[in-house]
Amino acid sequence: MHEGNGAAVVWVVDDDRSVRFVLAAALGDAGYEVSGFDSAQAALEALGRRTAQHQPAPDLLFTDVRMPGDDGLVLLEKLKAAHPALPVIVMSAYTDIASTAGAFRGGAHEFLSKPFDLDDAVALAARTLRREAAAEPAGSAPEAAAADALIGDTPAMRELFRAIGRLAQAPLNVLVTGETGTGKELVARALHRESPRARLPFIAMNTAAVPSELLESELFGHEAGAFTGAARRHVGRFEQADGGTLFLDEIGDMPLPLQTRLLRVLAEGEFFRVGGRELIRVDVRVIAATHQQLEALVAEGRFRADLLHRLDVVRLRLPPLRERRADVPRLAEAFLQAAAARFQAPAKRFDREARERLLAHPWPGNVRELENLCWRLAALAAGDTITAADVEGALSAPAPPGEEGSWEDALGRWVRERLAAGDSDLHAQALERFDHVLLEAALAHTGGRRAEAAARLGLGRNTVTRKLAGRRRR
Ligand SMILES: Nc1ncnc2c1ncn2[C@@H]1O[C@H](COP(=O)(O)OP(=O)(O)OP(=O)(O)O)[C@@H](O)[C@H]1O
Repeated sequence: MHEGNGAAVVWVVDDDRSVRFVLAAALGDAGYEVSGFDSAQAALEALGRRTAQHQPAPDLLFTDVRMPGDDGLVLLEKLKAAHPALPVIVMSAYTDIASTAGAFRGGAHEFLSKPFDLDDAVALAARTLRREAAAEPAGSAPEAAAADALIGDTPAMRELFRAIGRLAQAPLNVLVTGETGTGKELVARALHRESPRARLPFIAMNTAAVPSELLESELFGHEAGAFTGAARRHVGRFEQADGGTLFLDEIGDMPLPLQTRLLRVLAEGEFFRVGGRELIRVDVRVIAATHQQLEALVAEGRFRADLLHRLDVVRLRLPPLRERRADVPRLAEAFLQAAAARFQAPAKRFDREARERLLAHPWPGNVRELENLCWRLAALAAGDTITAADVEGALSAPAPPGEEGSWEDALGRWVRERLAAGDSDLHAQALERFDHVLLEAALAHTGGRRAEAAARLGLGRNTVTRKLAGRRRR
């Protein structure tokens, strides 16, 4: 495989000359035989020439994603078609989950987020070549991606995004752990969205939110007349999720008898609805989440060890926000922008002291607490700039972690704020916002289907259309 002097052949494809140069130089210093190309076409032509001369393909190829002409992912696709064994490392400054998952889906060996540390890149090349030589399956490596719905740029989050990009492709059960409000559901959704199951349903169920006597029928469905109150047949979450992903939140709260049943269904892929005789077969990827220490629950006899093993094929741990404070300003800005878009108003900004105050807070409710705080500030803070005093005020009337307090309380606070600010048409403003919240929530629930949203709100379809149109005019 290796060139005459025995060195492995590594190609670097990047339209950015300086990246090509420094990476090639570092790889050359490490003893590899390196060639650089400024486009996918140039690399493919060179590869064609090598093939014509009966020379083997390179041992490893680094490629950038965004380049004039064919981009790196097209190059990856062409290389994988012609040389499936050639390991390709995709490099990009665009480190969102869609890009990393796209790269892994295309068969990339690894994703390297730019800017990268040259030593890391060389170490990655060495690891990859060793692994190829030993013909081992690919394992884990350095840096990766951010963004999409999931915001974060700290090393812990980049590591997480890389894992999501890779795991989305694998048909494995995943256990997501982390404190409340750290983004476990968002991670489950990202895993689904980037998986081959993306076009099929993502069904979420919070075990702690369903009364325990109803959990079994919620999960597995029931036939009409299966128990008192079961007037009609009910299709359970497992069936709803067939072909897709079932997200079981707060799995630690599942009662033991149901754990036994869940374990059997996971092992066999089939079950009966409650009171049913028809054997139902499903193909479901289960992603479970918990804020509890499941091992401790196992030790206490409250969680089945065998179920834990089945769910915990791969574990993703979400760090609490206080362990990645550097993400706080980024998240806060994003939430203010989301709020502004929702309120159709210009986005407010934090001044420096306000940002410092945010950084100093321990965030027991994690990202959810920060998100709620930002929405409160977007709605309540008087000026366009949010000051440390605004933050202090909002923090000192905190919602308990994971809860917002009652909406009447929030409305009361809002009214007092607006009165203090001198507003005089509060009733109209409040009604408009009230409608807005109802409509947004209902449309979100029905995936944007207006007729269904109207029906669920008990409104006429025309009323909903009128309210939406009125909202857009403003
Ligand atoms: N990295 C992130 N980027 C953007 N938003 C985030 C991030 N993490 C969490 N959020 C937001 O914070 C809120 C809480 O996230 P999520 O519901 O996924 O948390 P969770 O860990 O599942 O919470 P719980 O354990 O209480 O169910 C959501 O509104 C989510 O959109």
